[in-house]
Amino acid sequence: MENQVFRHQPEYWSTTIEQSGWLTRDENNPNGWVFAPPFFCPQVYAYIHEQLGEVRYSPKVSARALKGKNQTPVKGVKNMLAVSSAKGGVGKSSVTVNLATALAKAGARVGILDADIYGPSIPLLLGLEGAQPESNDGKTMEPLVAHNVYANSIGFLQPPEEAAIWRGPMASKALMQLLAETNWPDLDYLLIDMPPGTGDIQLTMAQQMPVTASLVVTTPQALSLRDAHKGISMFFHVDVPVLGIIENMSYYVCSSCGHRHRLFGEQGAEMLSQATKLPLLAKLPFDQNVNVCNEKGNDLQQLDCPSAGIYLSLAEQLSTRLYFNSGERAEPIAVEVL
Ligand SMILES: Nc1ncnc2c1ncn2[C@@H]1O[C@H](COP(=O)(O)OP(=O)(O)OP(=O)(O)O)[C@@H](O)[C@H]1O
Repeated sequence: MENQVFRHQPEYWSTTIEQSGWLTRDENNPNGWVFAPPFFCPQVYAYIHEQLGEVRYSPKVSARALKGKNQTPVKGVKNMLAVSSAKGGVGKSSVTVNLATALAKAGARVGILDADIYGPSIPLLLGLEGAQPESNDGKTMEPLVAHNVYANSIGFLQPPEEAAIWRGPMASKALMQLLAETNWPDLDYLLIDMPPGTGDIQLTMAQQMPVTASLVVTTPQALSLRDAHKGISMFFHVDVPVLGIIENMSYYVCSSCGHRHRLFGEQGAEMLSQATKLPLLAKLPFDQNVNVCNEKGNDLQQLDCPSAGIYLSLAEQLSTRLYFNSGERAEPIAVEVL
């Protein structure tokens, strides 16, 4: 990677960014610094640009492949993230799609494997209902693409009204096949929309797939939180790190008075976060924009609404946490303060 040269406010670097551990002095050069940013995200550089004034050019950093605990990695896929919820209907698929488009908007290459074999909703949420993956060699499938996100789903291979009635081992086998027989392009992140629950199927999938880390989606109701706790225990059990908790439909902002109504209770996800020592990564509002985008298969990131912004910062936070949790260092960039 080329050397980067930043001109202004070296004191800002030393006080703020250096504390984060991303910037360290270059032992071989008294004016030199080594910058090892965990981000692939252009927004971060826009921020640095704002803080530091003139920056000669924007560095470009790509996501690293981080070590998963299980199995051999899937060809072309750097990081696989399981999005799970122990309960159905909490918005897991919605979170998967909106997080994927946010990661794509931030500059990452993203795919989705719809592993929710009993209710595959990714085709609908991506506006791809009725589409079918093509095969160039009669053996593997080309993923479908919408909003810069590559996807494959059992839903593309069977009519939507025919819910799969497979038993456990068959279901996980079908899923592994779908994962392995899709010609994924080079991806920074492949998000897996897991089937809801913590039964045998979910356990087998979490064990068999080379998952880097997982995210647990819940709503603030006590029932959902209790089940989310079970889901977290399941991932601990199979040694898949849980990056954090996402609370969906956390509150509703009244369009007339702007008041935040907590429809399903308060502080539940915070308590789960404390009990499990996992970070609460985002509180997503109940938002009609999200629902309409989902139903029409539109990209939420095309709208100028608070939910789109929350998803974008979730995407950035997630890539950072993945990096720090992995214990890996990004490729360093030499920086010379003039
Ligand atoms: N934040 C939100 N605001 C408004 N509507 C939402 C929000 N999140 C999800 N929804 C809506 O809630 C419904 C259920 O969402 P979704 O299908 O993503 O849940 P799920 O947990 O994946 O369900 P299942 O377990 O059945 O697969 C959908 O109609 C979706 O559009």
